[in-house]
Amino acid sequence: MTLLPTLTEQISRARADLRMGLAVGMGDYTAAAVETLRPDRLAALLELGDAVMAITARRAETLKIPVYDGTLSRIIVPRDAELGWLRAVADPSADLMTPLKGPFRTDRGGETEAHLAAIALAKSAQLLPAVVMVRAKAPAGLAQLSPAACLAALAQESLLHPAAAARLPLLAAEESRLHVFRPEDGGTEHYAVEIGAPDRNLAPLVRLHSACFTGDVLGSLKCDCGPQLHAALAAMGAAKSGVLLYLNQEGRGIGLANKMRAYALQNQGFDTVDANHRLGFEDDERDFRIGAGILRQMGFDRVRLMTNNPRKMDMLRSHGIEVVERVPLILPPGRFNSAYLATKAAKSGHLL
Ligand SMILES: Nc1nc2c(ncn2[C@@H]2O[C@H](COP(=O)(O)OP(=O)(O)OP(=O)(O)O)[C@@H](O)[C@H]2O)c(=O)[nH]1
Ligand SMILES: [Zn+2]
Repeated sequence: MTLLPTLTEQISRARADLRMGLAVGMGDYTAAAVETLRPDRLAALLELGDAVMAITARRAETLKIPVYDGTLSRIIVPRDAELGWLRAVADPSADLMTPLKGPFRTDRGGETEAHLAAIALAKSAQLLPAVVMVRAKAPAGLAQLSPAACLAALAQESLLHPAAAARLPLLAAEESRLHVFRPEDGGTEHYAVEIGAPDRNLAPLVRLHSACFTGDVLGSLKCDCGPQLHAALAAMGAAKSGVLLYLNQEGRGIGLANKMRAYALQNQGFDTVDANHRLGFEDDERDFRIGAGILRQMGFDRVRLMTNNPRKMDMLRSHGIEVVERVPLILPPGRFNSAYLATKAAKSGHLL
C-alpha cells in the first residue's frame, strides 16, 4: 500500500503540467509542449542543451519536411530560435501567409521513443502535437516519466467507474436516467442516457455520440451533430428504450480549441480531414473503447447501433459488443454542412 501516485496518475499530472506550460522529464529528455511554452521557459530549456522540435508525420508532410521513420520528424531548433518560430511550425494557422518556414535541418537515426511519448502525451492533453525536447535529465521538481511506460499506458483502455446517476425526465422521453462515468486516469467524465428500461437480454437502440459543443449546444449549421443527437433521443423515446452514450471527445478527440483551429483552416478551403492533418492530427483521434466499456458495465453486450460510421461498429465488435444491426442516422444536408458530410462519405468511409 502506498500513498504515492501510480503510473497512470503520474501521466495525468504530467498532462496537466504540459497544459500549464511546464516541461516534463521523458526518459533522458526534458520536453515541453510548444503551444503552451512561455518565452522564459524556452530560454531555460535551451540552456540545458541543443533542442529539437518533434512533430507528427502529418504536420511534417504539410511543411514538406522529411519523415525518416514514418511517424515523426525532429527539427533541429536553431540556438537563437524564438518562440514565434516554434509556434509557426506547430500551428498551421499562418501556413498560407508564410508557406515556407524553412530551410529546416532534421535529425535522423537514433532513438525516437521519448519523442513519440512526448507527442502522445501532448495529444492526450488536447494540445497541438508539437514538442520541444532537449537531451538532458529534467531538473528536480519536474514530473519524470519513462517513455516506454508512458506510451504503453496511453495506448491502454482507460477504466471507468459509475460516479452518480439520477432520474432525468427529457423532452424526448420522460422515463430517462443520466449516468455519469468517471475514468480512473483523472480524465474527462462521460455520460450515458438510459431511456426506459432496456432489456439486458435484447439488443437495444444505442448511439455513441461524440461531444460537439458547437452543434449540440449552439446549433451550429457546420455539422450534423445537433440534429443527430435529437433524432437519436427521439427514436429511443418512441421505442421507449435505448442508451445514448455522450462521449466527451470533442472534435473527434482533438478538443474544442483544435477543432476551432480546424474550422479556421476549413474557412481557408481545406476539408475536415485535411484540416486535421495540417494540424498534425489523424482524421479521427477518438477512442471508442470507452463506449464499449460503458456498455459492458451497464450490462449490455448486444446493440442496434445508430450510426453511419463503420469504424464505430468495428471498434465495438472488437471490444466485446455485438452489433446485431446498424440503424442509419441520416439527416438532410444543409447549405453549411453538405461539403462536410460529403467529405466524411468520400474520405472517412461514412455510409450514406
Ligand atoms: N476535428 C473536427 N471535428 C469535427 C468537425 N465537425 C464535427 N466534428 C466532431 O466530430 C464528431 C462527430 O461525432 P459523431 O456524430 O458521434 O460521429 P461520426 O463519426 O460523425 O459518426 P455517426 O454520426 O455515428 O455516423 C464530434 O466530436 C464533433 O465535435 C470538424 O470539422 N473537425
Ligand atoms: Zn458537430
